[in-house]
Amino acid sequence: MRLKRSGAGSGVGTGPGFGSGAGSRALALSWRAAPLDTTLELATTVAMGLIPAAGAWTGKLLFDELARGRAMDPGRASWLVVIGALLTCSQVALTQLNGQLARRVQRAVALRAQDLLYRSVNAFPGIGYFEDPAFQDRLRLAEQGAQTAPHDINILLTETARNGVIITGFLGTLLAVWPPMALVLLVTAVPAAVAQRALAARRARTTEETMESQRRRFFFQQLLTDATMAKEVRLFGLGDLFHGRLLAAARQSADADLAVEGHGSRVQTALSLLSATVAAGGTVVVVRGVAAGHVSLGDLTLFTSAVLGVQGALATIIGQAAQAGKTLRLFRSFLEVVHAGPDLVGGSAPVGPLREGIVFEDVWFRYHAGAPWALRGVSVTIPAGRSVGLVGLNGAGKSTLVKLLCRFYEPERGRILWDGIDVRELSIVDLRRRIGATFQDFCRYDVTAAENIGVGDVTRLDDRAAIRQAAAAAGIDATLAGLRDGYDTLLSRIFFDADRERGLALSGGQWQRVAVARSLVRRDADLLILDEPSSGLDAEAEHEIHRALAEHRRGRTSLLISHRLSALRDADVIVVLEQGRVAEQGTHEELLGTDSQYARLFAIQAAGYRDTPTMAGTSVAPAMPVTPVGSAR
Ligand SMILES: Nc1ncnc2c1ncn2[C@@H]1O[C@H](COP(=O)(O)OP(=O)(O)OP(=O)(O)O)[C@@H](O)[C@H]1O
Repeated sequence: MRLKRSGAGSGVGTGPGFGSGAGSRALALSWRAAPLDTTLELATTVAMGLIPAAGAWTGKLLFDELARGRAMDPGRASWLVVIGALLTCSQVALTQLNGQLARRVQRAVALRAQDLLYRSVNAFPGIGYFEDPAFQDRLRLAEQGAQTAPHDINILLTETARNGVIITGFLGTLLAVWPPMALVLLVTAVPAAVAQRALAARRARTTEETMESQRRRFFFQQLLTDATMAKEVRLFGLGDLFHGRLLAAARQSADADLAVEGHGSRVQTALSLLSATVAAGGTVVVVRGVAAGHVSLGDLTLFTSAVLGVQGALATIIGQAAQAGKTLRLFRSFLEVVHAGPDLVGGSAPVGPLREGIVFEDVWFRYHAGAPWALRGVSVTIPAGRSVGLVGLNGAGKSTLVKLLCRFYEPERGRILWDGIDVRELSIVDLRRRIGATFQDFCRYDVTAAENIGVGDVTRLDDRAAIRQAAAAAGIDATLAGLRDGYDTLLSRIFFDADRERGLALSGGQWQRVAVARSLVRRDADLLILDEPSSGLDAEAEHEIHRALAEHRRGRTSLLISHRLSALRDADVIVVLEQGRVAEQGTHEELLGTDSQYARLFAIQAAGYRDTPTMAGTSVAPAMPVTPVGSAR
């Protein structure tokens, strides 16, 4: 999936897009982040630019005074020395002040850029962008570009101003001593500018090209250090394998960096040689003038200072322009992400309480163009106030259907109707407020037990009674209340709590109950979705949670996915998905009474329970009472 274009000028990649306006946007970002500090930084930089020329003139006057021998005025010479010292002190003070201002501007810009970037990322309604490797690369580049480009453009401007002042000051000197030198210096700046620009573009390309290997390196780094991965990595002896892959990824980007920097040093060496040759040539001419007696020693020192000053100033401007060009290229990624626009379009109509039901009407969906269809013309009704069970083999499309219902993706064809209104017309935020859900791959947050449940409805984050009620319905209240600090216990293996105590860890099944409680804390949700809510629970707990959930779901609209078919038998209607299509639907009894896929699966599970021998040679009782194949309850 590619970033969508959001109107003129927001193209992705190399098109006209943000190319021309990126610099001004970077500057605007800096200006808005810290207007006063940005102005002061510019002012101090310009002031710093005046000092070298003033220092050189003071030096020239001092030399000329000293060259007068016995006719020298000691008072004047002393004053020139004092002025020179004062200029040096001012330069030091201004440099410090300027550095501090630059740091303040950079910090403000970085914060503002992060704010804009993550505000935009957070505003994407769907999840498609996050599953796109190209988007992930662009996001990392955007982070880099946003942090560095405004600062680099600022520096380019201030350095151009400062060095412009230096060049202007020294060009006058050169014109006075040997005019052709001014032209020679300006002409030799052209190849330097071209070479630096090409080098910067090459550096930017390398950064873009190595982004994937850097993400890969980060991924293996995570695998090697993450607490949840440590078990498998150790048991399967994956450490060396992942370590090797980490090194390969690190080597790949390091090699690319090294190659571009090697090229960079060759270019810099050639440019330095060119500068040195030009400076030496000019100085020879002026030395001859000193020998011939029409140039003073003071003029010679002034000339050499001016040549070095102009060359240094030009090199700084060119180098900074190239650096800014590089980071501006990355900054375009920032602009692309910030202006990407929503990955799916939501409407503005408010969402009322569910009165009739939800209808999937011939819905087709695939994860991206070229991927196989995950849903192929699904038509299903979830009547209001009723419970629907969703069954199917792995990969049948059950979770995909749930994700479309939550508006994480857009169907490619067909419609989903909420009380007869196409969900595309409805406000996505409103719609989601009406849904409580436990996903198969639910989150485990490194926060307190209470917050782990409260985040299901942030308006109830501090409502301990509501949180405990949800926990009780999910059968986890007593466990959480009994923790070291009760509901205030930090559930984490990687953070300390406020008392510098290590957080506590829950078991897999306990985490699952917490996740269920999180969906139940939205007491007023119109639709409750439970995708495999009991897969990690022991038999007793599973029975208990399904009983509690059945109670909670009574009279509410719910969609329950489970591979344990016994958990679905109470559903008002059971829908069987097969390879993205609705293969069967009906009540538990209706489906068992036919030669259905459901009846076949149910028979397999029931037989599994009946035939499992125990240590004592008896049979294991099913976790839920199961109905024999073909019989009605
Ligand atoms: N994020 C994704 N990107 C690409 N393809 C996906 C993604 N998620 C699922 N799929 C594919 O879509 C199809 C349906 O997957 P889905 O997760 O909906 O199945 P399911 O019925 O929920 O399976 P299970 O019982 O294993 O949970 C599968 O072929 C799967 O490979």
